[in-house]
Amino acid sequence: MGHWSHVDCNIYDMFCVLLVLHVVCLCLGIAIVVVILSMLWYFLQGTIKRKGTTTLPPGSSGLPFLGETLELFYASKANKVLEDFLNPRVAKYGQVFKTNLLFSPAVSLDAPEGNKFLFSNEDKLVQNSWPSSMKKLLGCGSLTTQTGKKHKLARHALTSFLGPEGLKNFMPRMHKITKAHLAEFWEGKDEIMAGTQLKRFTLSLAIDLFVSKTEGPEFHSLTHDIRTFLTGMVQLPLDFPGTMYHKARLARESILHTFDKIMSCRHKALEEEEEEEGKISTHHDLLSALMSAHDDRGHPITNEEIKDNILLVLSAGLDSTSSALAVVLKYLFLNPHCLQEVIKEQREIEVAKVGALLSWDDTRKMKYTWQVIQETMRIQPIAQMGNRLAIKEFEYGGFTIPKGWKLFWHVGRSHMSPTFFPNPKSFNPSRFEGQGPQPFTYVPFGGGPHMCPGIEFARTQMVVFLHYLVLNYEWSMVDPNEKIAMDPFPIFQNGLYLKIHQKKQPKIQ
Ligand code: HEM
Repeated sequence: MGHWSHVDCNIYDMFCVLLVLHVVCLCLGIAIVVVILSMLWYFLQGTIKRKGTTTLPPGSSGLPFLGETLELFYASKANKVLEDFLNPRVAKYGQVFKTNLLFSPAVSLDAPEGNKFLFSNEDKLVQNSWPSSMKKLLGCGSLTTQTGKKHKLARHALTSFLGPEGLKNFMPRMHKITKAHLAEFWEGKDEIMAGTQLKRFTLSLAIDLFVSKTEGPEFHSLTHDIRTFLTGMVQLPLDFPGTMYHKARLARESILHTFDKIMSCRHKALEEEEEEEGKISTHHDLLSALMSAHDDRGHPITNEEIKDNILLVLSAGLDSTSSALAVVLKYLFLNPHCLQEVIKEQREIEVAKVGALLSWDDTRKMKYTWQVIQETMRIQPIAQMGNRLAIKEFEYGGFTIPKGWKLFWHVGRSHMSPTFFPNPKSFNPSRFEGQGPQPFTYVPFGGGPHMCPGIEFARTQMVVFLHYLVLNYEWSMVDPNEKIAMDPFPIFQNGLYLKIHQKKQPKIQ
């Protein structure tokens, strides 16, 4: 027995050694092939001479495949894109420079000229472009992954809901949700984690206004799935069980399933309403706006497109707005004279409306409050950057931009320039008075056909929230030096703890 088991053992050992050798050889082989391919790719990138080529912009392609993605990633995480990524390269290569980001050769454009160029050449020279990992999450039916006519139709339907005309109908619901949020999560508290609470606020408002859910199993599964989705959206696109990206993909399926259930009930309800002639629809929300949208030949938007677009606005509109609000609270706390101006403006509006609900027109009178928000987004851009794809070769700034290259624009690129914003480090909301900044120097919401369709929605939501907040509460930051990281929107590293104190007078209706 002992003898045979010894022989077995030897054979087994040899088998293991051979297996390990095989695996090592295989890995080495793969590594060598990868290195050779990378070198070839890198070489081609830097030296390719195309027919009649003039000059590529100066710059570095960085590491094979990864390019300078990691440098940008770390600078972005640390909220230092300008200081750590852009400025050193601009100093070395000039305003327009070549780089390599997200596995693609790319050019970083100057501002404001580059912004103007990109925003005015959509579908002519450039197109909005998303990596395939992001498309998998957002879906092919979402307008941001579409181009041309399809993009226009869905965008028109969205803006009819998110723009002034649509929003006017939703003011009462916006008040209700805002006041209910403050009553539940701020009232009677000494200290709160504002970052988390503001996310909760924008999420519940969106689920109500987009699909009319304020409670129940569908509301709860949506709130849970949307958070998982948003977290996974900004992770490395590693798609296997356990990764955040994979969880986001599953969350997408679950969200679409919930939308399906809501839509089938909505179809039934709409049919019943149609039968009862003259009855006004009880479902004023984004879902019904999209379900009743048609193109110029009378074709409706498909169910897939409706679901993908609602998911898109949820992904684009929640953390961006809550994050902007959090940073506004910081700057108001650090600039008490601005806070006093905001309070004065809000009191005047409150007195003038004598107990009635804020109207859309009232929100447009909140000019100084809006300037505070604008100045906040100048000093601390909310969305950091965007990119477009060159759909043909063209010249820009004396350089050749090859077809297939990406073009990056950075929101904050001109925000700290003393040429466009004198004394750029000082927090001065009044700089937005009158004409405001020069065109294309201030682009927190992007520009051109892909410009953020949620501006009015974000603005209204923020000023309504600030109205109730500044009239009812005082706050101070537990750590006024708390750092901000980007993920992908600004987040306070410890969640922005605020000490809050409820004012005795006046009590807002
Ligand atoms: C402070 C808040 C917000 C900021 C700073 C912001 C910023 C931006 C930026 C920079 C873009 C890219 C524009 C471009 O590529 O030219 C964008 C796109 C978009 N945003 Fe916003 N956004 C905010 C809030 C919202 C809200 C509240 C919604 C919806 C409810 C929304 C929906 C969208 C959509 C759907 C797109 C894609 C548009 C397209 O591709 O055509 N955003 N946003």
